[in-house]
Amino acid sequence: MTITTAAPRIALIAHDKKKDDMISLAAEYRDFLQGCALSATGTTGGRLINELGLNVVRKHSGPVGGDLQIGSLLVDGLIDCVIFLRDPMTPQPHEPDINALVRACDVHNIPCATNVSTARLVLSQLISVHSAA
Ligand SMILES: O=C(CO)COP(=O)(O)O
Repeated sequence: MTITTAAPRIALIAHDKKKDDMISLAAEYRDFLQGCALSATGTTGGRLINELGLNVVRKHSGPVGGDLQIGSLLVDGLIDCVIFLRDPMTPQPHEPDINALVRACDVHNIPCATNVSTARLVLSQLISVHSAA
């Protein structure tokens, strides 16, 4: 992954059954995330703002196009990292949008963490790069 010393631009997205995991993860990394430029899909973003006081640019909710909006930012080079806690056990009505976002990450070589373990590795790496800068 390409990492610059500018504040990382991170997109945070979680499906409903993964939202509590996202809140716990973001709470764990809150000090670092406060210094990042955060965007999120609608409901995920609302919880990050209300429960953790993070400054988040909220897009639409995933099922009505939020994943596509995040994908558009990414394609324009405005996202450095995506943390997308997908629910692999529940069919989603907007599966094509989800696939499009993950595909866009691969097309543009943007790190995309789809589970908490990977998200921790990515965030830890970002922290070590930015604390050394
Ligand atoms: O559906 C989502 C991602 O595909 C997430 O959307 P919300 O954050 O609005 O629930």
